[in-house]
Amino acid sequence: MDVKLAQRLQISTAWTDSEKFVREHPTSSLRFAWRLKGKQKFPAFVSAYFLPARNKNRHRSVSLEVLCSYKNSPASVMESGSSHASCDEYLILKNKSQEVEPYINGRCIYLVGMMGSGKTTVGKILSQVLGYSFCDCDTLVEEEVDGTPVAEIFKLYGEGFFRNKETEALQKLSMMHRLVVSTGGGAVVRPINWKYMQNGVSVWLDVPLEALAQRIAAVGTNSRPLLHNDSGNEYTKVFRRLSTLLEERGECYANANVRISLENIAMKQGYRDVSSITPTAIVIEALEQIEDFLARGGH
Ligand SMILES: Nc1ncnc2c1ncn2[C@@H]1O[C@H](COP(=O)(O)OP(=O)(O)OP(=O)(O)O)[C@@H](O)[C@H]1O
Ligand SMILES: O=C(O)C1=C[C@@H](O)[C@@H](O)[C@H](O)C1
Repeated sequence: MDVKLAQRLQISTAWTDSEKFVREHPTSSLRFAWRLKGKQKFPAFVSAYFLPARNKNRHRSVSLEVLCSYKNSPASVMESGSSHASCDEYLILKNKSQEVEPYINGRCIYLVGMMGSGKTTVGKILSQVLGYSFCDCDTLVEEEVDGTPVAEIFKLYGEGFFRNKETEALQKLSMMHRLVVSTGGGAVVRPINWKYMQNGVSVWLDVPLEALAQRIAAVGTNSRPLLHNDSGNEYTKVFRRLSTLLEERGECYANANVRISLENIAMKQGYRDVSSITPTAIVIEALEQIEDFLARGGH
């Protein structure tokens, strides 16, 4: 199912009505349809079926079907499929972002956290929902060095050179608005970088080491130069290296305006470990905490 289409549906008011319907009639299914207007070159009707059952993650399934008709020709199915994304989560996400927007007021959001903490994954969703642009600081540095990958920059010019470029990139970003920035995992160690981030809201994604090591071991360490040169199996060597880095940096991450602890989210949601937490749930928590921080007078 086309995700963009699904997202467009989720922000429609018809969706909200259907939520009410599902609450009031939990065992029945609902079908509704409406006409897409605006940029579409031909009339298209979208129907959505709510399937009453929820899966084990409490996600309600939705079947979507796009019917397209041109002038008097019979309608034909253009696209159909079912989405198991949680409509509850998407609704909360959309509502939360609208609630937070006046507080954020165009400020940039800087995601900080260890390698593999989800800054890119979470950052992309957060930027979409706020109508912001997404920027990856590592990518910006790579572009500055003629498209050289970070691991190669470390090898050719050393970590000091990379850190200088990273600081320059953050300085440039500090003059911008409406950006969600995924910072490099080590950006927090230089106090000057915090100065560049201070006009925005900094958000620490605090993920337990075991989960970080699992995620990184699953994709390999090629692009992460600070995890090279150790022996042992992939998980063990990543875990060992990450724990040293975290010991060195723990206090630096704690400078962030907001801390999103995956362990706390797991506890709230009744999960035994953090692996069941979806990126959307992390974004919701981040929006809540950003609102709290700004409402308390932060900045
Ligand atoms: N909530 C999550 N649950 C499970 N896996 C996740 C979650 N968030 C991210 N991941 C996975 O973890 C890996 C690292 O995520 P991501 O690239 O977003 O992290 P990052 O903080 O940007 O990492 P880096 O700083 O090293 O680039 C990816 O493979 C991603 O799919
Ligand atoms: O944790 C770190 O120090 C790093 C994380 C990556 O995002 C890159 O910025 C680089 O590999 C260094």
